[in-house]
Amino acid sequence: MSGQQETEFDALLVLSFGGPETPEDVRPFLENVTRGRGVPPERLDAVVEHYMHFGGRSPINALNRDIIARVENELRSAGTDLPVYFGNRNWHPMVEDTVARMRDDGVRNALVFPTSAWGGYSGCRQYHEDIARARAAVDAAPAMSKLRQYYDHPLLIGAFADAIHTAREQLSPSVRDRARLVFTAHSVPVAADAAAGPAGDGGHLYSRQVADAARLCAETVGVDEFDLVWQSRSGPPQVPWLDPDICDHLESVAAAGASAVIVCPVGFVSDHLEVVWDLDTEARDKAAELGIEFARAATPGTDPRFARLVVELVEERRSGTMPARLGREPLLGATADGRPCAVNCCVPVRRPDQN
Ligand SMILES: CC1=C(CCC(=O)O)c2cc3nc(cc4[nH]c(cc5[nH]c(cc1n2)c(C)c5CCC(=O)O)c(CCC(=O)O)c4C)C(CCC(=O)O)=C3C
Ligand SMILES: [Fe+2]
Repeated sequence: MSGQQETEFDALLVLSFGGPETPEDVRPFLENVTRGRGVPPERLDAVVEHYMHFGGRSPINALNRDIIARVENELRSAGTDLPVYFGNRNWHPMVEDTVARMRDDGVRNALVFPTSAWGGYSGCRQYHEDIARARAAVDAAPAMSKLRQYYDHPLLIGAFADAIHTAREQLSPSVRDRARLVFTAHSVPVAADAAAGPAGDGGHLYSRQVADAARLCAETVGVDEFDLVWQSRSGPPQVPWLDPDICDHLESVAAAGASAVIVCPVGFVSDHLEVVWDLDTEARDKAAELGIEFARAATPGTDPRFARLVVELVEERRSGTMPARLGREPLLGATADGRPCAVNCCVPVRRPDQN
């Protein structure tokens, strides 16, 4: 063991999903996202339109750049001078290009912060694959150690809980106390969720972590009854994905007599397109149509606690201290050079429409 060497990190890479920045970027971006993933063309056409509603520009890259600026400040005030880099899976700056630049700058041993808090294929293993692909594409690439999953970090849960309080204040006083609290996260194929986590651990690591995070947020705000729903499903209709969908659920909530909902996007770090379209546009319109008040809790990315969380994860990794956490599900995701967490962990399932 070269324990000493392993803890000497010389850079931090913020690794994210990426999003288009101009209308011309939208199609090629979506082709990158969906290559070989069996997303039907009709769904792609619909998603193109969602991006076009926002001028062909996703907010995600600008939001990630803001997060990076705050992380740099936090690192400076913590007395650490790690340079911070930005790379994406699906759009520029592409992680391959960033890793080449890191190598040119003399980086030898980087930490990687993924903008997903979760286990599962899309939320964890695919980021390992990004790291492995980028390293394979770059001669003499630096070593790269990914930070762990952080779905139940006290700073993350605290930011969501405060956001729920703030959202509640936006509702009319007459409905505020009876508003239904609804948590939402990105749906994934049921088969992918069943395969999430190390073999022998029962699977469903992603949906278990999401449920645990929702429980922790509800407990923190003192709410006993809440719902957990899913959003932004794609894929062909015959393939089952986690449900209920948020819009279908709003119908059930209205039918049960609720007059207001607080929607907390617990599955998302920032206000990217899934949040500003699927929640602030579609779900909000649905609620209006059903005659129920709708308030959406903010995502944690812009909360100062989020940058502190990143720096705490870095410090935790460097010093080898116990993870700061509130929940009860396994925390994985911390591996070197894009290796999976365990053999067959979150192995991608072959979709029936693929060959
Ligand atoms: C679990 C999960 C997260 C959370 C974890 C994390 O944050 O990583 C997430 C985040 C995001 N997903 C995003 C965008 C998209 N996801 C798609 C498609 C898919 N997502 C999936 C899962 C997830 N996705 C899955 C199983 C698919 C099916 C295809 C496949 O198996 O890969 C598609 C294709 C079109 C569509 O069908 O929607 C798009 C455009 C953006 C950027 C938005 C912006 O531009 O602001 C972000 C942050
Ligand atoms: Fe997605």
